[in-house]
Amino acid sequence: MAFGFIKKVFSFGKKEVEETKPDEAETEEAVASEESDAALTGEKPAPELIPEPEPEPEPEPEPEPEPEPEPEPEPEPEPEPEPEPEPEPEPEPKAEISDATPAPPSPRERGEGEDEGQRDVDDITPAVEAAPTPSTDDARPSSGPSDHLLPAPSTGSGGEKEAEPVIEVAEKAEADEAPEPKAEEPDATPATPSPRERGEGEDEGQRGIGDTTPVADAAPVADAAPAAAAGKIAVSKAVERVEEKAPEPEAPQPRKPWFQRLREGLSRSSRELRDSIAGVFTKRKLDEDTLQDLEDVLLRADLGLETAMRVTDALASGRYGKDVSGEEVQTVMAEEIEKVLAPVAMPLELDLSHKPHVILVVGVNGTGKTTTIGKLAAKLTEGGLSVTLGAGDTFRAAAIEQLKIWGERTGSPVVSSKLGADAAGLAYDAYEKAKEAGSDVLIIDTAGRLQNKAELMAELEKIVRVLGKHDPDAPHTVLQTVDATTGQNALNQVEIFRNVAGVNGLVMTKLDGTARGGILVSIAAKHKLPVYFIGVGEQVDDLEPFSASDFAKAIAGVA
Ligand SMILES: Nc1nc2c(ncn2[C@@H]2O[C@H](COP(=O)(O)OP(=O)(O)OP(=O)(O)O)[C@@H](O)[C@H]2O)c(=O)[nH]1
Repeated sequence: MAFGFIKKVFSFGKKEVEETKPDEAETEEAVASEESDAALTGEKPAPELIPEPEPEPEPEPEPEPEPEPEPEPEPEPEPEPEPEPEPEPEPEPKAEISDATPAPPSPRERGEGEDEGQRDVDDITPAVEAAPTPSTDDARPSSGPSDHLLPAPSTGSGGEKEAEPVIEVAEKAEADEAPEPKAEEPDATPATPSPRERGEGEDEGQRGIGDTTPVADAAPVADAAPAAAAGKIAVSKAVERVEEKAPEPEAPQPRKPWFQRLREGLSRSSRELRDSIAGVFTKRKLDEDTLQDLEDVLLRADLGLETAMRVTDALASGRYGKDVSGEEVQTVMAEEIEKVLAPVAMPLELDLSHKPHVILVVGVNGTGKTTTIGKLAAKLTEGGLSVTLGAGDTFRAAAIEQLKIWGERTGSPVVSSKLGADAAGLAYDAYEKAKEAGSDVLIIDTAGRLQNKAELMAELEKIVRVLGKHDPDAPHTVLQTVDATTGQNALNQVEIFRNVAGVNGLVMTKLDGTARGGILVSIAAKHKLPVYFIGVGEQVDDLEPFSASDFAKAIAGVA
């Protein structure tokens, strides 16, 4: 694979989320409630109250009476009633507050804040549909493009452009709530200081143990009890904490070389072939019967008629009438398979004069589209390309979530929409966002509901049409994932998606553990479509460029 392109490296960072003004709203609300209290208490015209405070100075004369009843301390209680005037002055502040009548908007403001919060969340999800970047941008001031974009996992890298759309739902929710507590924190001291309290509590607990141990042997037991709850203690001469052994970290398994993994993945396919071939050629000369038997074996292995005949012809041309070993047949088979595969084993080329280069990924549900997109995004981003992902499989919530996870893992923004939203609208929006973000590549996931072919066809056609509005050549690559375990059915799937979506490249998935790896040879021979990658596992690095030679040797069981 050659990713020798000029590219931009994006630093994905978090963006501040627009917030309402909860502080004012709440203080005003408080004011409003006090007002209503005042109303209930009764009207007290400010002027009347103002003079009343004058008696306040009375407390000064208070001391006077004290000296009079010098002998009797009793008079002290008398002055107590004096505080009565104190409550009266209270209305003063009320009057002041009432001046600040702007209180009424408080409830409204709150309402607005909540609405905005909800709008944000809704925007993220519905996003696309009609106009590409509708309300989202309006809702946010200097947000710019990437409202629906996922933040790079490696946050904090500084860049502000990449927002946190997908996660944003959660993050925004947090962000919206965050300011409120901040405003309340000072008043609601009990809420925020909780961590401190905890700290104090812990200290106390420790102090308790420390204090008790020296005092008596019995006492500590009770005090130590809470500590025991937190961990194990041993009671011998003294009470001692038992250090719990941390579970031994799993020894990192060294990753096997790719060819070894490929061979192991295809071992079921190759073993069955080898055993069957050995059964055909044990103590038999190469004649018509053995050639026919061999052909049957190769067909059962899903290699296809064309390849089967190539192998039998190649064997017959030099060895007819002679003894032939199973190993010889395997070698000839590997050579012929490689010849069939070589023309389709091509690297995926991206034309970065299109920015973004759009890769539309299609295929039947469960064939590994989303996983392949994640693996591919990892490859591209590792190669220094910036990638945007479009969650076009709007029919499965899990597919959207899965793509978001891959987005986080690869630091690729993910454009998503509500479940059931128009996939073409999502594709349109995703292109726009990728463009705004300056992404080199946009990879769009799709639903593969083959059970409703007409609907699927309409949807894929619409996606292609809509992308063409942005760039007449988009999508530039239409990649189909083909599940190797489906055997012969895979041939039909390629036929359908090729016609419906204009597939121009394949990724063969799940070649690990299947006995039907030969189907790749059949597909190559029949459709002659480039096979860019093969998948031999669910891990991020289980996607490799397709090598005709490696695959042929692995499936033929030749070293
Ligand atoms: N063993 C193995 N499993 C794979 C491979 N590729 C994908 N899978 C698994 O296949 C399952 C389906 O993969 P997805 O990526 O969800 O397939 P999809 O086509 O996106 O499916 P939908 O979202 O239903 O359309 C998941 O459990 C993947 O982990 C592979 O190469 N080998």
